[in-house]
Amino acid sequence: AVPAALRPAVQALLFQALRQLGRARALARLLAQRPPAADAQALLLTALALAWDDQAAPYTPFTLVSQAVEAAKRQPATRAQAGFINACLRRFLRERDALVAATDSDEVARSNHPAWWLQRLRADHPEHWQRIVQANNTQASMVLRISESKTTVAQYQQALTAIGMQAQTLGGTALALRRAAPVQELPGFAAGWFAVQDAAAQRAAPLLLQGLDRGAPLRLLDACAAPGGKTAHLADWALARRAPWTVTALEVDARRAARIHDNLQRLGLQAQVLVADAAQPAQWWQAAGGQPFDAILLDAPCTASGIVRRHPDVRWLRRESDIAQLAAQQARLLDALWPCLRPGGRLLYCTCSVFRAEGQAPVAAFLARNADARLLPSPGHLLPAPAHTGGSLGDNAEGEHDGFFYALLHKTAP
Ligand SMILES: C[S@@+](CC[C@H](N)C(=O)[O-])C[C@H]1O[C@@H](n2cnc3c(N)ncnc32)[C@H](O)[C@@H]1O
Repeated sequence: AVPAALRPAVQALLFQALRQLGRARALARLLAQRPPAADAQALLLTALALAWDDQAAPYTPFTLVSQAVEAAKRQPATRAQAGFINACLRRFLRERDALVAATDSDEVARSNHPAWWLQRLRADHPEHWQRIVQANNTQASMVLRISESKTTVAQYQQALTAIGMQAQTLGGTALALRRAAPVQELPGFAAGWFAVQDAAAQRAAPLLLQGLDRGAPLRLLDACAAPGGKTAHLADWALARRAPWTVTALEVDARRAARIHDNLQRLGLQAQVLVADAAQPAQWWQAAGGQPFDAILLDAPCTASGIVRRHPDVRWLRRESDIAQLAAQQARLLDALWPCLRPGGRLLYCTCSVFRAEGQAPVAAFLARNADARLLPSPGHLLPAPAHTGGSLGDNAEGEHDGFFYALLHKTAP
């Protein structure tokens, strides 16, 4: 509902507030013993989230407080509580240091992650969990994947330099922009010279396709494809190498599937797109050619716990019970797709999650129940690191990317 011209600014404020919501809730509990109605509470939390740390505040704390009160007065839903919000926030301005100090012992306030999430990160990544939390609260760079079929990373970097933009290579086809920009303002958007894609997501196509026979007419399947970031990468990889491979993309959600077409069209790439449930091959097997695939990418639905830098709402919206439900879907998809792979073929399983329950666990269980499945050398978890630190974390060779999990499975011949 936000007018287009205001969207970037509104989103920036919203994302900053979501990254500080744990702290804001803890402060609000000190200021108001009983929370006000939902809309008023939202304004109170937004003002506290943006104002509590004056080093990071986008406006002076005084401005944020007075604007929150002004906004409360303008909305019928909050008008009656404008005085209450004003009283809470004025007290906050007067006693800020003491109030902030009083919330410092609260781990949820300090980390801005739900308690169950922290517990899981600590158990899953005992050595790295604090860095993951820190990374999750930073703003991720805008990262491009350069279309190898159209240009090279070096040429594209020159094109950026020519318009005064700076970018840093992250390995492979990935370029991180020093400053984010609307895609239309970047060189070659309409001509399909690049796609916006995080560096960890850019690992999928090379992991699946490296070493395949470039002369053979191979059949590739992207089983959970929308919006088509990885489908496009698979097709671009093949085109750039003149490999006569065909790509089929499956997506269960018709609206999301439309975005695959849009992306392929802009990037000048070909793939067959089918709207179907990948876990029910009877629905799509014939339409997809009725022949086993040589390589399958399963980018399974997951909690998205690896991409909270880019989607700061995820941690607050997820419930811990979602994990078991998603893990069941992941197992169902693996089981249904395995028979669609030819013996000797490979399947790359991935999720944008840092939880082991959506990575190592489903893969280990799958290997245990399928004697013809073997794990090839795989990255496992790529863990997110804070941007621009140049630091590396475990197997996080490139330093700046989302959290992902990759396991490459080989199907042995009978
Ligand atoms: C993680 S996203 C895929 C992102 C995509 N691979 C990319 O790189 O742009 C998972 C997608 O799987 C779809 N999906 C979920 N369950 C599915 C199923 N049973 N069959 C096909 N698609 C499914 C979701 O609608 C969602 O679009």
